[in-house]
Amino acid sequence: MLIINIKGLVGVHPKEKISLRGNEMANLPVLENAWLLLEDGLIKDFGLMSEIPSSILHLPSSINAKGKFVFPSWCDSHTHIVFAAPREEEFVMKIEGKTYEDIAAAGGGILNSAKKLEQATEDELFKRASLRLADMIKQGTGAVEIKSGYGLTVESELKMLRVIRRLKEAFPIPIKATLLAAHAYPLAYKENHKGYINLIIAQLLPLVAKENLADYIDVFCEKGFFSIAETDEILSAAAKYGLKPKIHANQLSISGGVQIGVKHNAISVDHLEETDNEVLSTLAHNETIATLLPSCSFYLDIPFANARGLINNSAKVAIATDYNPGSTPSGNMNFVVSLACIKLKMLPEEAINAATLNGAAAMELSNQMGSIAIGKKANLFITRAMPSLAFLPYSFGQSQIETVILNGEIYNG
Ligand SMILES: N=CN[C@@H](CCC(=O)O)C(=O)O
Ligand SMILES: [Zn+2]
Repeated sequence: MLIINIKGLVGVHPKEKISLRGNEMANLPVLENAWLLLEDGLIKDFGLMSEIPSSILHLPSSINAKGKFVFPSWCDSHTHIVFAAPREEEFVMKIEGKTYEDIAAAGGGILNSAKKLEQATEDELFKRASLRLADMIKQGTGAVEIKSGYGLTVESELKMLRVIRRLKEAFPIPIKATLLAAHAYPLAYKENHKGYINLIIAQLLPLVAKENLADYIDVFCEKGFFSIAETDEILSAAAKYGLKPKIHANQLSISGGVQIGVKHNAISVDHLEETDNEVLSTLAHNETIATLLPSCSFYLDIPFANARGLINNSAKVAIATDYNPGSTPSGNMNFVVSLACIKLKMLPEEAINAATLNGAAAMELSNQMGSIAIGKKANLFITRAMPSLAFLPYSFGQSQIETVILNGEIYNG
């Protein structure tokens, strides 16, 4: 497939650039008036229209992208899209003034999702998650991470991870699976935290490893959920099975999750709605990526993460949706990019880099995804005609995506 007359070919980073930190994030190389050649599912070559070789120009099937931009697909590195049912009743409770913590304490929240998930079959969960994932792909997502964490029993956590495995087989995009059994204490272990942690470590982890069901380990390190010591214990046990951490940290309070994540060489520490100077200095010049989830802040009406502080301290920042039934019932990366600009005060270039190359890095996929480079996967999207790059986040809530291309082919869902 050949795409010609591209107004802006976005994210033409040198191939060896596999993540961006601090000031580098404002640099989003765009090739103006370009062509792009895709072959065997990969990016074969690209260049300026003024220099296009005539052998390429005469290829039979080409897309004319006059006035349009071509982006590398969004890389959504934090989602919980395997769930049994939405929780719109909690949406109404929130409008009436209840907080996320109030709802969780009243048996809602994660435990509510776990109850519903226990009753759903693997097939039902697969069908429901497939619909969500197909919607996300139409909105430009071309790689995704998906967590367990609504099982909270050995059987149901395995059921969730098997659903993710089926999604990996069924969808034409890279998918990473994360074990998040430490998402909440199930009712049966409310007074026996040790017992639940032992169940994760002694029973669940060996089974997950045996079936090779997870790529990463996650813990909700938060007041009222998992403490620093408990997080430490789970991450140490998971390391023995080669599972690297991507953890939930500082969503509702300064939890110590960032420091414990960094201690365990986490791929990413996610959320960070609560950030103090210690968090900033911990992540400064660090390899661990700060993954910010602005649509969670928007939906829960909680503080937005300190993206500027992180960028000024030379941290690596990614953005993701956090799509889940409780805190973020949306998988729209275009909205996340807009919110990153509007609420995190990220420049469009920074937000787009955070949603592509750094998002890919937060899934260890940036050698094949997240930028336009020869040999990378041909997962990308073509916009409608747009006056400029900034028009995409500016026109929030509206999709500017016209054509989605996965593995070098047009995706029609
Ligand atoms: N905070 C933990 N997990 C999810 C919310 C889960 C839920 O409310 O169902 C999150 O990332 O926001
Ligand atoms: Zn989450």
